[in-house]
Amino acid sequence: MLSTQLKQDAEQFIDEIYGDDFIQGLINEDIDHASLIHYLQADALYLEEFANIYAMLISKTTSKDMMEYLLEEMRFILGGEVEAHEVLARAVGKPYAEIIKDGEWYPSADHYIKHMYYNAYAKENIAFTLSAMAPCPYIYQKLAEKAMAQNVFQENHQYRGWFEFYSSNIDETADVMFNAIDKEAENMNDDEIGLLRKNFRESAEHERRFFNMAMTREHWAGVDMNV
Ligand SMILES: Cc1ncc(CO)c(N)n1
Repeated sequence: MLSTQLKQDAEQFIDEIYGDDFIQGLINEDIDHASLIHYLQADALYLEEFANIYAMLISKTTSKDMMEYLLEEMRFILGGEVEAHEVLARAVGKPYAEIIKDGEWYPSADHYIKHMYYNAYAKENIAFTLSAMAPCPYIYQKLAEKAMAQNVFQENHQYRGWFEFYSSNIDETADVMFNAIDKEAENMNDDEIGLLRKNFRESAEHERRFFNMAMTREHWAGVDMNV
């Protein structure tokens, strides 16, 4: 099945992201607060747009089951995932709302979400958008499972809750996306399947860039808007 290949393609990115400074910084509790703030600002905006894309897909699907799934996932993103953000905000020591109020679309986050929007607008079949969205829940779930398997997080570990959240709340999300992609791929030609794989792989790399963007506190080059 295509999803088996997609999960294989993700392995390289999961290992690289796991070894990068952001995840290692959470595991070792030595990530700087400025990076956590940058990540939370970007991720709060990212999740809002992710929910909007779910809404777009609701209007494009004819499957009642898929509609139900997309609605449930919107509710989760808009209400549930903030629990993981609150873990990071507690470590920073500032109210979550205060941290994210000055957020903006940093370059790598901007590129990632537009990769999803492009597929949602340009492609009728929702599998093309789902293939660009699937690395989001899948890679976070695998990163968290790997961290929980390879480390003993003491009760008072500042980021234990973040890893626990992603290792136990989103496995269903990815599975439904992969099942939908496999079902649609049965009626696709090699070029279309190649595009599903390319969309997925690019989003897996976007995931890595998103975490690394926080470590470099990536911003757009300043442009003097007063000229
Ligand atoms: C960028 C990004 N990818 C995946 C997740 C998991 O939902 C998240 N919160 N943010």
